[in-house]
Amino acid sequence: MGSFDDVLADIMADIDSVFLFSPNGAFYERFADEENVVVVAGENTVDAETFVELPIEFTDIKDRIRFGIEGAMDQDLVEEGNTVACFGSIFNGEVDSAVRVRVSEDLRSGLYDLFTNSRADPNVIRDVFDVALELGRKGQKGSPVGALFVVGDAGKVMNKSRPLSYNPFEKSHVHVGDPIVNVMLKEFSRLDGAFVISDSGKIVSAYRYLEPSAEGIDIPKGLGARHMAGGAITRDTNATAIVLSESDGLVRAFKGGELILELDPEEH
Ligand SMILES: Nc1ncnc2c1ncn2[C@@H]1O[C@H](COP(=O)(O)OP(=O)(O)OP(=O)(O)O)[C@@H](O)[C@H]1O
Ligand SMILES: [Mn+2]
Repeated sequence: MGSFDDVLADIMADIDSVFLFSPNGAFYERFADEENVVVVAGENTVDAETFVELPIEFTDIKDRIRFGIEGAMDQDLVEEGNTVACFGSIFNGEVDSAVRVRVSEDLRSGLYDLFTNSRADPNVIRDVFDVALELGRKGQKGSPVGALFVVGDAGKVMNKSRPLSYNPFEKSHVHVGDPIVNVMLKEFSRLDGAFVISDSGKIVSAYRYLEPSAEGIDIPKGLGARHMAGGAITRDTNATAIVLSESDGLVRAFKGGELILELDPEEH
């Protein structure tokens, strides 16, 4: 087994920091006395001193690692040129993988930014993701549906859009995350247009037809007007767009006119 040990030793050679992804208490204890240990998880259940909060469990392991590293860069826990070893679970919860990553600005994909530096509250972004993912999993009465949520900077978004129908949220003061609202959002998603949501999560409008200037916006092949409008509105405003595709079933997020994240609802 000597050569396997060598490979593992290579992965761990000259490491500046160790990142533990969603460690349980026992696993964390094994590293608790080491320096430069960063815990990346949904909640800091192990009371780690240095902690990066994961807003959602990214299915793609690369996204999870990128988010953790971007978050650690943001907190000045690591810097360009550092080498980190990441421990986590790809399969069923037990630590089963070690990944060696070099910290570089190229890792910055905007994923961390999407949650933490959005105009909207990070919890609002997460709640909207949850609604979109659930809608993607279940569809509407068994058939796939699409939906477009524009989150944050609502005043400006309203100025760059017009109503397609009466706004059922006109006089209401409801917020994403309330269970009843999730039911309403799912019900109204069968109809055309976009939902506009404020920085604090208030549903400002349904049925908005977005009219951003879409020049120079790149969207994945096979997608059309919904994604184009969703991408483009985030360049014209400081909003984040979360789009469920009726045609391929994926949930995508756009910010600053760029596609930042793609999630498969079946894996969440
Ligand atoms: N500018 C817009 N603003 C708001 N909603 C829009 C806009 N353009 C299209 N939509 C909505 O998107 C729906 C689907 O349009 P289209 O098929 O062109 O989009 P798409 O990007 O291919 O999305 P999907 O993958 O869900 O089909 C339309 O029926 C409409 O409800
Ligand atoms: Mn389409």
